This record gives sequence, structure tokens and C-alpha cells, in this order.
Amino acid sequence: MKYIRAYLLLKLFLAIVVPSFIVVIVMSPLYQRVSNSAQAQEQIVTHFENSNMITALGQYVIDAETGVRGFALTGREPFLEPYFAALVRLEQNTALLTQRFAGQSQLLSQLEELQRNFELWQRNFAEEEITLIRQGLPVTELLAPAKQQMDLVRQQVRLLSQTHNTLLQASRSAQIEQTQSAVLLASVGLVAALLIGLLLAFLIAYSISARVREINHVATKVKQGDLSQRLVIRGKDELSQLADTFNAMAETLERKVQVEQQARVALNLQVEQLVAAKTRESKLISEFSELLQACESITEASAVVKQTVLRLFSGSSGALYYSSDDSAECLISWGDLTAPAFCRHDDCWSMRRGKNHLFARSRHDLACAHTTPDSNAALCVPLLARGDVAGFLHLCVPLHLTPEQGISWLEQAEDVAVNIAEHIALALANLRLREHLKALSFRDPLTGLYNRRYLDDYVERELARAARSSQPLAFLMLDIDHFKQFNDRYGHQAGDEVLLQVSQLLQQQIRSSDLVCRQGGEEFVVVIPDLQSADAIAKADAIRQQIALYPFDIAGQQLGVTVSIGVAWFPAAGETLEEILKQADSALYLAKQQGRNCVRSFKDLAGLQILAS
Ligand SMILES: Nc1nc2c(ncn2[C@@H]2O[C@H](COP(=O)(O)OP(=O)(O)OP(=O)(O)O)[C@@H](O)[C@H]2O)c(=O)[nH]1
Repeated sequence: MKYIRAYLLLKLFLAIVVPSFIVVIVMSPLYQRVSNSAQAQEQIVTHFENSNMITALGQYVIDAETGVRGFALTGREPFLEPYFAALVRLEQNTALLTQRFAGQSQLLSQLEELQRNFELWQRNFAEEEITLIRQGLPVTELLAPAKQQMDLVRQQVRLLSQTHNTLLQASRSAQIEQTQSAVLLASVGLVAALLIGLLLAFLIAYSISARVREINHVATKVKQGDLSQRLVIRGKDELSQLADTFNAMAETLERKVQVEQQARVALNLQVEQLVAAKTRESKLISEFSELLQACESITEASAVVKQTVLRLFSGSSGALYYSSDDSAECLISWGDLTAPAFCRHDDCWSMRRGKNHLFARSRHDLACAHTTPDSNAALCVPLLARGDVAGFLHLCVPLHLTPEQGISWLEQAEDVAVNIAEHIALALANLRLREHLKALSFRDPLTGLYNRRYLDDYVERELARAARSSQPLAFLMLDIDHFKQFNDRYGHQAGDEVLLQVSQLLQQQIRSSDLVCRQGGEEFVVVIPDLQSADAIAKADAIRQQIALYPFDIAGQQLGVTVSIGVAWFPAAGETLEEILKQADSALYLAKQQGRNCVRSFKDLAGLQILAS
């Protein structure tokens, strides 16, 4: 039934209508026959009436002849009454039959012939006989032709009756035949309609069943996961619409599954990337922590921090600030950020509040005072060590990001930033403590000046730098004159006070890049970078003079103190600290020998140049 591409309803409708139509068609003749049966009955009655009237017509003919014959035999007028009555009835009967035979030409012509012959009999014989009899004349000659004429009339009456009966019989036979054929047609039609109906019903049921099985088959495959399965669309019936809807549903499902699979793949990729990034982060942070622990100084630690943030926050810029007295010093900066060297504690909200501070210009967030105008979004993470805010990590988003991307980037980076800030804070606190302890070990407890140990460390670096830059490095070895006598005279405590005040005077005389240290006892060493020989001697003499002129306030007394200074310089006096100090010490010894309160250089030892006091 593939060729019937119509709606199921229409198919069902056809399956009912077609047989019904056939039934109607085949039943219509039968109905016609049934509906015509009354008319047929009427016709039969009419036929019987006509037959009776023909019979009556024959009787009237006989009555007319009998009346004339009786009159002829008796000559009495009453015998003519049947004759005249028959004439009237015969005329009426004939007129009535003429009407009834309308359209039946054979009967009409026979009736007319009968009527004409009867009128011939009446006119030529009956009327003549009556006239002759009334005149008393013989009618013998008329009897034989009259009888002959009457026989002809009677014969025509019989002929009319026979013709009428024949026609009646033919009509009845035709009716019977029509009825039988109608019944036969109805029976065949009913059977045919029944068969056609059954056939249509079977075909429709088979078609529906086949399509449903096909839909079920494909639906099962889709259910089992083969989402590429589709139904073939045939026609436009409800099952085709269902198939079309099923295909659309399968396509939508397949598309969604594809999208879901793609999303899952993308998600897996994202997760893998995230895990890889997190693993990399963890590894970096772990390395970072190890490196920080291995750092010997804040400078080293700062370099490690810079290297790590550049790898962790690719494309970013930022800075690391660490507390120095009442401000935070910029230890390192990276990226495009122009970070100020120092920043007051109040300049950063994270330092003020001890909490992360996220700034996004697009959100009109509160900006820290240290934030540069070109920074669109930044994060400040405080460095918390033992409950104190010791600085902050300032992280700016990569410049190529949009404001929204920047905020998202910072939010993602925040956890890592906090993590490394904790490591940084702890490491810097430890390093600062270590440096403090180290500084203590490098300091002379009485004067606060660096000691000989620090001198060794410092001079080693400075000699290397001076060698690289081919610059001189001057050494002034300074010793208080007759300090033993002073101690003896004013006491050891007064001697300590002199040592303290001399150290202060020395610190006032030098620059921050210079170094003054107490080498031991009443002996000091001053190291001055980039100072030429004559300038070094002049500088030593200026120090000597200032001390000599300085009124030392010792236990309420104004006392004078002098110093002798031996000067030597790199590279002329030697390549190492020991060599140079040995030359300076020799020059100092020369100054002591030559009267004290004077300056001598190692050059004087060779007698090349003697400076007057
Ligand atoms: N008050 C005090 N005296 C010290 C300190 N260290 C060393 N001295 C004393 O400094 C004196 C050094 O004496 P000397 O080496 O003889 O030298 P001087 O007396 O200054 O003689 P010249 O150097 O030749 O002028 C010793 O008496 C030490 O006891 C110190 O920390 N405090």
C-alpha cells in the first residue's frame, strides 16, 4: 500500500467509503425495484382493469348483437334496449380504453380497428336491420354479411384481449427479470464491497503495521546509541509525519549529543590543562619554596621571587614591597610597571587592612595610592609574618586583556598569589631575622660600628668591584693617641665614652657608601671607594683635625683627644685586604713614631713623601 500516500484518516475513510459507495451503487437498482413495486402493482391492477374492460367490451358487442337479433326475431322494441345500452357502454368503454392505451400504439390501433369494424356493423347492418324490421321488411339478406361483420368484430375483441395479455405478460416478465438482475447485482455488489472493504482494511492495517515496525526498529537502534539512524519518509500521512518528527528528534538528539561530546572533550581538555597548570603551579611553588629556603639574603630571595612570578603570572607586571622602617621598599618589579622605590604603609589598602585588595578600574574600585594610572586592574596581597604586615605583593593584569578578562584573570591568580605571598612573607621574615642576627655579629657592641669580620666581607666585595671598575679604594687606619693613659687617668668607662664619640664623629665624616669599622681596641678602619691617593690623605687629615678640635664631653669635663692615621689604597698598596691593611698599619706606626696626631701614607714608608702634621 506504499502507493497510497494519503492521511491515515483518509485511508480509513476510503476503506469505508469505497465499499459503501459500491453498496449504494449496486443497491440502487434494487431500491429502484422496491420503490417501483407499488407502481408495478398499480400497473398490474391497471392491466387487470384493462383486461376486464376488454372483456366487458366483448360482452357489449355480444349484447348489441343479441339485442338486434332479439328485435329481428320478435320485432318488439324492448329487445333493442340491450342494443342501445351496449352502444353507450361500448362507446364509454372504448373512450376509456383509448385513454388507458395511451402510448401503446399496437393496442390503440387494434382498438381503433375494432371500433371501426363495430361502427361498420352498426351502421351497415344493425341500423339497416332495425330500419327494415320497423318497416316490416325482410332482413334475410343482411343476416349473413352482418354475422360475418360481427365475427370480425368479435375476432378483433379477442385479438385485442390477446395482445393486451401478451403485453401484460411481457411487462411482468420484464419486471421479474429486472428484479432478479437487481437482486443479483446487489448480491454481487455486496460481496464485492465486502471483499474490497476487507482488502482495503487489510492493506491499511498491513501498511500501518509495516511502518510502525519500521519506526520501532529505527527507534530501537537510536535507543541503543546509533543516533545516525533515520526513517524513510513516504507520503504525508500521520505515520510519515511521525517519522518526520522522529527524524527531527533524532537529529536534535544527535546534534545535542555531539555538542555534549564536544563540550565533554573540551571540558576534559580544560580539566587536563587545568590539572597540568595546577601541577605546574604546584611544582613551581614547591621549587619556589625550596629556592627561597636556600636563599642567603633578601636580595637573592627577591631574584627568586621575580623569576617565579614571571613564570607563574605570564604577561603580568607587578612589584614586591617589603617593610623598611616606616615605609615599604620595592625589592623587585617586573613587566611594564614603573614601581615607586618606596611606598608608605598607608599607600596600600592591603597593608592597611591586612587583607587582599583587588582593584578594577572598570568597577570603580578603590585604588591604592601606589597604583599607576595605566594600571586597569591589580591585586595587592599583604605579606603577613607572625601576625604583622611586612609588605605586599602587587600584581597587575597583562595589558592586552579586556577589563572583564582582567578581573577574571586576577580572581584566578589570587589563590596562587596568596600562596606565594605566604612563602615570600615567611622567607623574607626569616632572611631579615638572619640578616639582623648576621648584622649583630658584624657589629661592635660598644660603638655599633661594623667589626673586623664585616670589614673582611665588605672589603672582599669592594675590592672586586674596584678591580672591575679600575677605581681606587682608600683605607684609613686610625688609632687614638695615648689611650692607655686616658683610660688610666679617667677610667675605663670614660675611655668607652671616647670610643663611642670618636665613632660617631667618624660616621658623620663619611658617606653612606663608605665604611667605618672598629677593628679592635681603640683602632678604627675607614674604607672609602673611588678616592684617589691625595684625596684619601686629605680626607684622613680632615678627620684627624675634626677629632683633634672636637671637645669630648666626658663626665662633665671637656677633654681633647687626638688620633693618628695611616693611609693606604688599592691597588697601589696591594691586591688583598691583608696586604693593604699591613701597609696602612705601617703608615699608622710611622705616624705614631713621628709624633702622633698626624697622617701618614704607605708611600711615606718609602721616604717618597712625608706629610706634615
Ligand atoms: N676603655 C677602653 N679601653 C680599651 C678598650 N680596648 C682597648 N683599650 C685600651 O686601649 C689601650 C691601648 O694602649 P696602647 O696599645 O698601649 O696604645 P696607646 O696607649 O694608645 O699608645 P699609642 O697608641 O702609642 O698612642 C689599652 O690600655 C687597652 O686596655 C676598650 O674597649 N675600652
